Order: sequence, then C-alpha cells, then structure tokens
Amino acid sequence: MPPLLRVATAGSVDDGKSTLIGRLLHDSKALFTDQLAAVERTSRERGGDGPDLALVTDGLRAEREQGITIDVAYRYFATPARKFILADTPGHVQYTRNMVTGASTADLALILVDARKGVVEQCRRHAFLASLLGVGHLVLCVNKMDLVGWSRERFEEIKDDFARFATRLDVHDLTFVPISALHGDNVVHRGAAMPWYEGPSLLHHLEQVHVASDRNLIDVRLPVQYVIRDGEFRGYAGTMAGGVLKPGDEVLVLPLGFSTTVRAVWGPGGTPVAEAFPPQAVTVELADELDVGRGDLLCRPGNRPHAGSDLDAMLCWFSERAGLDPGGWYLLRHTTRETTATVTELDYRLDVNTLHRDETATGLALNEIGRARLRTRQPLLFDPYRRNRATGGFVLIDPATHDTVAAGMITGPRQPGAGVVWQSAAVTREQRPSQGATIWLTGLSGSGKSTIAVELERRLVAIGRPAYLLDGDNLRHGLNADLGFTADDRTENVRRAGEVARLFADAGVVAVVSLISPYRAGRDRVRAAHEAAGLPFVEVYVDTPLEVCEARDPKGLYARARAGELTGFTGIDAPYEPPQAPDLVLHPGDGDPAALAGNVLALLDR
Ligand SMILES: Nc1ncnc2c1ncn2[C@@H]1O[C@H](COP(=O)(O)OS(=O)(=O)O)[C@@H](OP(=O)(O)O)[C@H]1O
Ligand SMILES: Nc1ncnc2c1ncn2[C@@H]1O[C@H](COP(=O)(O)OP(=O)(O)O)[C@@H](O)[C@H]1O
Repeated sequence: MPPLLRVATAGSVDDGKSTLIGRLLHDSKALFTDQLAAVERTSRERGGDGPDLALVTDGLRAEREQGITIDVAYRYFATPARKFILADTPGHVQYTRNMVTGASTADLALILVDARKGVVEQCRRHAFLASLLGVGHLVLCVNKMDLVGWSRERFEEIKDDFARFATRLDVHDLTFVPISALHGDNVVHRGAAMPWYEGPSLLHHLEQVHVASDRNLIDVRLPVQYVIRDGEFRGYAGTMAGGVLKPGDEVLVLPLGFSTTVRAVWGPGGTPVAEAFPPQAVTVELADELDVGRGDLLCRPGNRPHAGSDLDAMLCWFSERAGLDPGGWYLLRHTTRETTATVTELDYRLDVNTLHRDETATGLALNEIGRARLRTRQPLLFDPYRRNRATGGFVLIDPATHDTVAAGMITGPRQPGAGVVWQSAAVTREQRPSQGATIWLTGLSGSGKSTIAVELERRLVAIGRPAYLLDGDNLRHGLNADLGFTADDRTENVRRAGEVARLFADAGVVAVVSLISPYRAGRDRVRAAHEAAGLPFVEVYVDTPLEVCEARDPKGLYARARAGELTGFTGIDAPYEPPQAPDLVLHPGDGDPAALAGNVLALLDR
C-alpha cells in the first residue's frame, strides 16, 4: 500500500471546502474519526507512521497547552487503497499560522477555486505558502463547474492562469481537477457531466500520487530528545529527521564531533529494528560511552549539517499583538534545541500576491512574510528547509508572553547580502566570438538522451561551434555529488544544471544538457531564466515509451527497480511529467541517434 498521505486543504469557506471534504469522506465511504486524538493514538500504535511531531506543530501544540485555540482540524480517513490525514486550515485572519500548522508536515496541498471567480488573491497566497512550506505536490480543484455550465474553456482558462503563476513557485507537481463538490463530479467518481476531462477523479489522484521519494532518506539526522539511563545502558531517544540508520553504521555526534558506531536501534515499545528512517521515533545505543545530551545530533561522518549562529531564513509572522522587531531577542526552538536569537536584518518583505520584494520594509506584521538574517546565541545544526523540513524549520517565541510569533524556514547559512552587487562585464554578448544557446534533452532513463547529446556535441564542435555536454550522470560525480533522487534533490539538480547551462550559453557556448529532469515546473524555470537573459533555449523531449526504455535497459537499472533493489526510479515508482509544449519531440522510430541529432541541429539553426 502506498504510504500515508498528509493533505493540507486551503481555500475560503465560500469556495466549498467543507462541502468538498464532506463529499470526499461520504462518497469514499471512508472510515474517519474527526479527532486528532485518534490520529495520535494510531500513530503511536503503528510506531511513528502518523503525523510528524514536527517542530512547528510542536511549537503550536505547546501553545494549545497554554490554552490558545488552534483552528486546524485534522481528519483521519482511509480507503482500501491508502490512508489519509487531512488538515483543514481555515482561511480567516490567522490564515498564515493555520497554513503553517497544517502544511508544514503535508505531502500535498489541495487548493480550491470557485470556477466563477477564477484564481483570486487568496488562492495565490495559499499556493505560495504551500510552496514555501515545502509541499511539493499541489492540486488545484476548480469547483462549482456546474455553475459555469461544465465549461471546458473556463477550466482551461483558470488552469493557464494558475500555471503561469506557479512557474514562479517551488512546486514540482501540479494537477488540475474540475469538480462539483455539490454534485460529486470528479471528487470520488468521474460523473458524466464533463466527458472532456480525461484525468483521474480527485480521490483517485490522492490514492495514486507518489510521495515516498519526497522524504529525505539520504542525510542521516537524529536530533537527540532525551537520554535513557538504566544501569550500564545508555540510549539516545529522538525522532528520525532524515536518512536511514542501521546497527553497525558509523556515526558522528555533533556538535563535539566524536565518531562511534551504532550498536542497536530500538523502536517504540523496545523492539529492536533493523533500520530507522523518518518519521520514526527511535532509541539508539552507541558502541562507545560518550557525553551525548539533548540537542545533540547524530549524522554520518561524510554528511554533516551546517553548524553556525548566522543564518538566512524566510519568516512567517503570526503575532497579532506585536510585529517583528529587528534587534529584539526571541526564543528560538529548532529540533530539540532552544536558544535565543535576534533578527539582525530584514532583507525584504514579500508581497505574497505578486511575489514582489519590498527591500525598504523595516518590519513584519501579522501574516507577513519576509527574508531575514538571524543570529543565535548558541550555534544551530541545520539544513536548508527545502532539503529537510525538520532540521530546516524553527519557531520564534516571544519570551515575555510565550506566544509563538513566527515560523522560520532556513534558506542556508548567511549569504553575502547587502554588500554584494551585480558586477557588470566589460564585454557585451555581441563582442563574443560565438552565440551560445542551451539544448535541453529530457526523457526517461534509457530514452536515448545521452546518446543523442554526445552526437550533438560532436557535430557542433566538428563545424567549429563551441559546444559542451552537460550530462546528468557526469554532473552527479562533481557539482551535484551531494544530491540523490528525492523530488527536492532532482529539483536542485535541474536548477544547478540550468544555471551552469545558462552561464555556458552566456559565454557563447552551446550547452547540450542531458538530464531526466522529470518535473515540468523545474524545466520551465530554466527556460524562464534563459528567456529573461535573452538566451535561446530549446527543449527537446526524447519521447521513448517506457516499454522500449525498459527493454533497452542499458545500465540494468530497470531490472533492479523492478526487483525492488532501487526505489524511486523514474517511470517505475517516481513520476515523469512530459513537456506540454516542447520545441521538438524525438521518437525512437524517427531514425538512429545521428538522424535525430540532425533534427535538433536543424531546429537550432532556425
Ligand atoms: N532513482 C533513480 N531514478 C532515475 N535515475 C536514476 C535513479 N537512480 C540512479 N539513476 C541514474 O541517474 C541518472 C539520472 O540522473 P539525472 O541527473 O538525469 O536525473 S534527474 O534529472 O535529477 O531526475 C540516470 O541516468 P540516465 O539513464 O542517463 O537517464 C540513471 O542512470
Ligand atoms: N533512436 C535511438 N536514439 C537514441 N538511442 C537509441 C536509439 N535506438 C537505440 N538506442 C540505444 O538506446 C540506449 C539509450 O541509452 P542512453 O543514451 O544512455 O539513454 P539516456 O541518456 O536517456 O538514459 C543506447 O544504448 C542507444 O544505443
């Protein structure tokens, strides 16, 4: 069965959210209990496969204990195909806090729009927040299709409008479903009113969507929550925040940096486990007796988080009582540590509707979002939020009132900021000896990208045109050696390759890129960056059917994926989103690699 899916829903009441949720639960005859308590009980019984006790939620849970109302309602339901946790986040005045609470642990965000009104400001805000909170999958439900005469044109119009906005967001999977929550069309069952819609119903999509590879199983991170002492026994308990940890693994204990090996790993209830991964709660026994305490972190020797007191973060401001006061001190809660921190500088405030950055802003008020520089009293062990939500997220607490005033998403260690300016070159593009461009080959593994790309580079160089091959496999040996195959890593892989290609193109070289690049949004961002710089970008879709790629299997990877030895393999159990408007589509039947390369060159010349 696919893993539990955590869904955050957003949209205003008028858009029909309650009706939709009711419809989903009713028509799917789902078993549901309407209480978080049940979710928590289940997650305990099942050993941690329940809601993440993630940081932000923790902070807010602490608030609830102090008697402040939390508006987010969690509903737990299941169909024969999958289990779901639905976080219903009201869109009223505290919408940012509610979204952060509901979406910071969500795999997918479901955003409703009213087909009559289209993409309104609220919808853009929710989509932006979902992307900021690292929710990689977005579903835009265009509701009330019955009130627009089930119009395909209206649906397409809304879809285009939103897709344009979404290219500026960090979302790698965007799905549109036209529905009528009131009549039930396309919610659980397809219904007969929109025969032109060929996609799955909403529930079917939710049952099928692949999220396992979004989890970070690469960077081992175990923040120690507490130490269990029992006679000679020392166990370190915590919730796995990343990676896979096994008995026998060499680990580093940070911040001191001692290395040792894992003797045993225990699951909830004291049963030994062979492997621990997020979001399991585990206790680890180490081979050596070391001074390890709460707030320390276990990781692998070759893969450490950042350590430092100066960091850049996006801040979402929640407090109705007081705005952000740069220079003031706050309590900062990050993984299992608490320290004090100050905001040394606000880089900009973001207009969530237009994504415009206001660099003149001096503070943040309720629901405002901005990028800030922080200094912490004690160093933190952190990762960028986009790489790891648990080690990249924090909350700020007002020490006087104990209100949670903000959630933070770390973007990285402090970057050179205000002092860094764009250095203009003395050479114009026209003065360079050749005109650059990027040829971007996308397609499944084994589709023929590399073979065609090699041929392209060879022919370009042969005619005296500077060209350089940027092959995904090769980049992963150097520039991208720190990246794996999670959705986030692939997105970063594509971003970096795109940046390098753009530099080559700017330098007058034809960059020939061969990368699976499975997400449409990522490829579109690279295109946009080229277009913004006035550089030609040619997207070539190597459209070889999966069966053919699998029969070729040049590296034996499909066989390994089918045997379950490789997980998250594109086309097998990880998604590939074909381009919607590629500049060229190559079919294997159209000729041998040399002929196909010829087609690409002909296009480049035009
Ligand atoms: N899980 C999984 N999924 C897909 N591919 C995998 C995976 N694991 C390893 N490989 C090998 O890595 C090559 C793809 O790397 P890319 O950098 O092109 O991938 S991506 O664009 O980031 O998706 C790909 O090479 P090509 O066959 O040349 O495409 C594979 O050889
Ligand atoms: N028309 C074709 N175009 C490209 N490759 C082809 C074609 N027909 C067969 N092949 C073979 O398919 C395989 C594709 O592998 P490769 O180029 O490494 O793919 P990718 O880089 O997309 O993973 C190679 O063994 C290549 O010889």
